[in-house]
Amino acid sequence: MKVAIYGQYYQNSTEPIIKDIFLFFKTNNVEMVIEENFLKMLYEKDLVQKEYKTFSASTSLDNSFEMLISIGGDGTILRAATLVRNSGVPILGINAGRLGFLATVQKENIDIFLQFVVDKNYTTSERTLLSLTCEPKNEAIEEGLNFAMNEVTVSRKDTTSMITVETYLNNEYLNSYWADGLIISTPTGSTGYSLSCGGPLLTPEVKSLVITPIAPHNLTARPLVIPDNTEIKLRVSGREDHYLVSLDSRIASIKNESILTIKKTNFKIKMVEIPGETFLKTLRNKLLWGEDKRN
Ligand SMILES: NC(=O)c1ccc[n+]([C@@H]2O[C@H](COP(=O)([O-])OP(=O)(O)OC[C@H]3O[C@@H](n4cnc5c(N)ncnc54)[C@H](O)[C@@H]3O)[C@@H](O)[C@H]2O)c1
Ligand SMILES: Nc1ncnc2c1ncn2[C@@H]1O[C@H](COP(=O)(O)OP(=O)(O)OP(=O)(O)O)[C@@H](O)[C@H]1O
Repeated sequence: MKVAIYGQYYQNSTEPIIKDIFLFFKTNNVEMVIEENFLKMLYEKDLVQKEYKTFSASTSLDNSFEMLISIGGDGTILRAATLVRNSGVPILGINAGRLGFLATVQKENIDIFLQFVVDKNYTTSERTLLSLTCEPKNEAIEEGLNFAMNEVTVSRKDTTSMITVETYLNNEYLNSYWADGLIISTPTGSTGYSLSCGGPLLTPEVKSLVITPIAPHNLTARPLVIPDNTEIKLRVSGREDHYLVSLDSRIASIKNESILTIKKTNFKIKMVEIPGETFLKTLRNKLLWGEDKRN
């Protein structure tokens, strides 16, 4: 078995996690291929000494990998999705971060979870992604990386003044949102930024998207759930010449009046689901449902 290992940061708290993972996989004859920048950090900290094969953003993974193991928080998983792209390699997140909504494995019981990996005792949950194209073309939106797992967001830039987001669904006019911005969220992203702006929660397999305005000044503008095969077009205007568009954690500056087209990608990202660690359990644990002492 061969697995890819990825992390964005090194902190002292990384040491026990890395030691656990490396020892476990070595004992179980699992080959580890490590993302090149992460391996550099591990060498610098003298955490590993042996030579390892590496991969990078430019050398795409293929289906000879059982999975990619992401060590970090949700931000690291979002970045891992840009390494996995359309390869079909599933992602398992080990939470070395804070919330770890997508990174389901807690660092305290890594061995138990890795045993499920070695035994191939896991399922995968397929996540819908969104693609973004801009007319005229914008160089900051990199070809091959123009997709988001959580959401595509447009928002105001260098101003406190609101933007107007003219929105079309399958070429039919929907609304001109006058707001700080607009979020187009996948089911995965529904527990992220969209949630903070009053959007509904969607379970990962729901075939829908959510359009959630950010602080709209029209008080009747509410989050809208639409089928995930809808093509969404946005045209933004405002006092400044430019506004921001973000794809998960990545951001670009776009000239007003450009046309943004957002639609479902023709590939999905697979997230590893370890037995017992379901989305519903994560909802209860991470959103602290049931903490109210009255029930
Ligand atoms: N006001 C907000 O809630 C807000 C604002 C900006 C971005 N975000 C989210 O942050 C993501 C980018 O992550 P980052 O690490 O670069 O930013 P960050 O460092 O600001 O962290 C954002 C927080 O959102 C959580 N998060 C990310 N994706 C999630 C998901 N699908 N479900 C539940 N929680 C999730 C992370 O655990 C983290 O605690 C964006 O895709 C967006 O969803 C949220
Ligand atoms: N490889 C790692 N080792 C140790 N700590 C890490 C590692 N990666 C991330 N962290 C810790 O987690 C924090 C957040 O990481 P990351 O950006 O991946 O997640 P996030 O988007 O902020 O989400 P979360 O709230 O789930 O942590 C980092 O600032 C750091 O404290």
